[in-house]
Amino acid sequence: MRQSESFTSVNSRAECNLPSLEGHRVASSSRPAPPPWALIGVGSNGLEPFRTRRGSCAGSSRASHVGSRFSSDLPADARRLPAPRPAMAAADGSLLDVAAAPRTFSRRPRAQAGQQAKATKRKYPASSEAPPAKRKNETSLLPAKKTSAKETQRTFKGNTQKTFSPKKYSVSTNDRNQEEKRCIKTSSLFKNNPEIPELHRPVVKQVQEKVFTSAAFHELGLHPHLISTINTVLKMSSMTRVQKQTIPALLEGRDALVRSQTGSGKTLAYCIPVVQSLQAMQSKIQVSVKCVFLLLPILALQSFDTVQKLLKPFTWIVPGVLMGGEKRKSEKARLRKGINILISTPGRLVDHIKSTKNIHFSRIRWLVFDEADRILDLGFEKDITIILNAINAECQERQNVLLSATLTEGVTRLADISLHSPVTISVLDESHDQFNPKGEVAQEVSPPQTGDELNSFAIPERLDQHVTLVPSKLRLVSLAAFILQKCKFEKDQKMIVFFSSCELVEFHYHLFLQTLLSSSGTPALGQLPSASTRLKFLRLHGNMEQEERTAVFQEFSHSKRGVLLCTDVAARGLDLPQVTWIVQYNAPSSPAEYIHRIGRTARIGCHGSSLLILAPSEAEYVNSLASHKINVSEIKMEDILSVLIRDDCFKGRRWRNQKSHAVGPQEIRERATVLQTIFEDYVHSNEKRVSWAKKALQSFIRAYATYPRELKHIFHVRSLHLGHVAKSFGLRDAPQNLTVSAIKKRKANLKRPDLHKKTRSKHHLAEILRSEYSSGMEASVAKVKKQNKHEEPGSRPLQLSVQPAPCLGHGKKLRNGKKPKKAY
Ligand SMILES: Nc1ncnc2c1ncn2[C@@H]1O[C@H](COP(=O)(O)OP(=O)(O)OP(=O)(O)O)[C@@H](O)[C@H]1O
Repeated sequence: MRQSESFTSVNSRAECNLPSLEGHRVASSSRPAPPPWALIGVGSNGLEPFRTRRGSCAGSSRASHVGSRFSSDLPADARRLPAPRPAMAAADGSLLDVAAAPRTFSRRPRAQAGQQAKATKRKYPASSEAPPAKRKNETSLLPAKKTSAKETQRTFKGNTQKTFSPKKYSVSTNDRNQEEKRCIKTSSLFKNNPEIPELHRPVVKQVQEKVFTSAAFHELGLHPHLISTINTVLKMSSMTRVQKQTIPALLEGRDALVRSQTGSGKTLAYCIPVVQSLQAMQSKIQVSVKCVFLLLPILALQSFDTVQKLLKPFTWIVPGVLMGGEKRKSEKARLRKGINILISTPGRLVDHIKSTKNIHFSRIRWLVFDEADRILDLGFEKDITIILNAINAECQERQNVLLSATLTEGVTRLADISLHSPVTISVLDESHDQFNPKGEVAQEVSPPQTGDELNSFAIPERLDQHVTLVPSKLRLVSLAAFILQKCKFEKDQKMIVFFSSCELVEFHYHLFLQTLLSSSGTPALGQLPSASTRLKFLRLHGNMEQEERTAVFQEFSHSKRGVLLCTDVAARGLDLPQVTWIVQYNAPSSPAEYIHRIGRTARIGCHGSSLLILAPSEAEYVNSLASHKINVSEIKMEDILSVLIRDDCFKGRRWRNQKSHAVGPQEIRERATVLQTIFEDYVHSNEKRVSWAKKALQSFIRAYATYPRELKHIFHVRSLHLGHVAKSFGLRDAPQNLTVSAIKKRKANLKRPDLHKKTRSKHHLAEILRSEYSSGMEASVAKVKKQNKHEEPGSRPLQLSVQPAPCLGHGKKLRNGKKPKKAY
């Protein structure tokens, strides 16, 4: 750990040269002059004063540890603490660290904290004499020691920082302003961070698929109108590999289990044979359902659109979509009129099976599950069981197809009970061709892939994957800098940023909208005057109304640029053209989700890039990815932050008058601090925003607690440094109640080392995910939750127990007497 770091930018809040912030300051100055206790710190370098409410003295803040609170939460009187001793405030050059660092999940003995506080006092007594300009071992003070074990080994490798000498606090009113200027400290972003480890990433050979073949659609013997629609309406001529392998197999009447990389054209691989076979029926088909596509809600409209296009020449075939957001009554009416190709979410279809008389499956010919693994992940097994039973009860013959870019164990079991003598189509790398030189023969496999194959996923060839290691305190500025770099300073960039919860999306969406964007000429409070019109933010998550989601999807689809902030609701299947960057701000909970997220770019042979943002303590995740044959290369955080040099809004006062000078790391850090201060000012501009940020932080921690067991050694709440994480939400301190509840929770967990823990977190995750994909079936979701509540944790079996079809159909039931396994 670097011991003598000190950094001028810690004070650079005051250096922020933004009219908006000046405006803020003017507004503040119209209020009564801040009492002396409200001003902390020292600015021997002549920095402007910065008001802060963190009035408690550094030493006591550290010593009190868990007991320290947001000053805003304190009654007014309580906030009027004695004036902080400048020497203490300057002790480590950082008030943030004072406030934030002690709030880890591990308790710190009071005595020790008290001793250190005293030591601090001894070292820098409140005297009229300025302490030495340089101090040694500044960072060896409390915060680093308080950092969790995991983080203590790591310190941000920074350059030597400048030290601010504390000045004597003046009570003279005349000199107050002058004095305040010298007494201000703002948070330090670059101190007491865990060290960023060297990434020794293993280079693995990624599984690759070639997307296109030279074969044309007309080679398949399709109806000429269908071929011309594909050529002219969809503007496609040659088939992709998955299409070349899947379409003939399905046209032969086979069941199929299809796995091929994201963006390789799986949708058409099943839509084309369905349309071909329906149009070929002798008598024009009647009102009955001929085909059911079971999809995730967000994908239903997209597939409906594709089917509609293919059906242009075959107007008698009627497609219809059932999904949340529409009244059941109108859906029933459409079902009564007749739908031939029914595109539905599992939940919505179950609802109609139970309540709609006019839904019959006696003439069904096809059943397709797209993103089959996700449907199971989301805990829709019961719905799938009901659907399979309802269909099996009525139909004699049909084809079943399961597709995904990531086939998992659960899908193999679903395949086992729903597919009949399936072909397994897995479009892998060249080695596949060596066995199938023509690339035509689909493999007959039962059961499908296991072990290594299920564990490794194909990555689009032209997708560059990156990772960056960023200490928690710097996450927010790093993300913002990356967005600015790509979407403000580069042309026509379209970026998707993944977060782990709806609250996180909402928080960052509003924060960025209010701080990074300036729609009108006059920036509002906290906005950057130079924000470019190139920046455009959208958000998408499961708490939004279906209509709103659709509107956002359409807008982002048609937009040439923009930043979409979203949850995993957008990770699967969405075909958003020309997305250039995928950013994963929160790591996904499984390699499969990683694959689907990054798969929103580099589709159908295009070029794309992805960036995964990890904390230093999460660096091992790179190895976990490598074990699934996923390669990432590192981008240094400093390189991301260096873009701030291109925007003079972030110029520190010290550099303001220097027109041209060599830009060093010091200035980059100062600018990063200016940006962080903009965020903090915005968040702390009123109580509502503070509590909104706290909620987002809470949601982050909740989501963090749901990482599966196999990733817990990398992502564990106990390794989070709450004070530092709070900083990435624009909070100047860690909310105390969070710390306490986390500690309580941990204690409770320690007392209950039973089987329940694992299962509960799994159920919790499934519930979060399910609500993300809610299809407007609140009643049934609530029912599921209620059921789960009454269920003994761990007792929930895999619900895929399918009744036998009376006339055999294609379904199989689980063998009696065999204990059903849990899905995940
Ligand atoms: N033969 C083709 N030629 C050109 N473009 C194609 C072809 N087939 C499909 N596409 C286009 O490729 C894009 C991706 O297709 P699709 O959404 O079906 O991929 P996918 O494999 O289902 O991806 P995911 O696994 O992410 O759901 C779509 O825009 C589609 O129109």
